[in-house]
Amino acid sequence: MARSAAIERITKETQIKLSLEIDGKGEAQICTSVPFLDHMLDLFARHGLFDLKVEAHGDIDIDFHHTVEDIGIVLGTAFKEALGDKCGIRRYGNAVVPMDEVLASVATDLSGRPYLVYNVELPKVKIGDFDVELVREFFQGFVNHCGANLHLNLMYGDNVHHIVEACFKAAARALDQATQLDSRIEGVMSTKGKL
Ligand SMILES: O=P(O)(O)OC[C@@H](O)[C@@H](O)c1cnc[nH]1
Repeated sequence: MARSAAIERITKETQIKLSLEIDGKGEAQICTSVPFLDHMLDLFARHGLFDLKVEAHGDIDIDFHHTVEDIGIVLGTAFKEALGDKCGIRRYGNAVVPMDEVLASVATDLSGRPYLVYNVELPKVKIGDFDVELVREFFQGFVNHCGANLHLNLMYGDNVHHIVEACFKAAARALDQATQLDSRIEGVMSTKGKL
């Protein structure tokens, strides 16, 4: 059974079409109208081995906030829909990813309970024309609609581009692990009963 989802979300602020295949090959077609987010989502797909297509338009004449946040919402929605009843998945995943001088750690639990821990202190700067404050908004939108616990910790690092990139790569690898199917597991790994 294909673990995939195709979501279209239209508001007065943003118009987003997204398709996700969890058991993919890391193939991405990303066009968000936010160049740095295109780059991050391309790496997210590649490192998570997800097939991901995103076409998004938004009120970027104001700023990138609504577009970035809403893409996080739609990606979280797609993961939730693609995972369905989550039967047989590993549920937990974690990754520690270096990127040059940076080390970033991400742990996730696809519990159904949304919770973001974001220990990634960043200066209020831009990467290109991308406000790095929007990284938190992206992941907050993601967890709220995926129903995941997601802990992002910057262990150390300096270059803001490297820090954000390491976070996206680590999140992808943690989610790849958590979404893996394991024949040893019957039913959803629950905190009640079996575990
Ligand atoms: O996944 P890789 O790190 O092999 O490639 C991407 C990376 O080289 C590129 O995005 C980058 C290099 N320095 C900042 N960003």
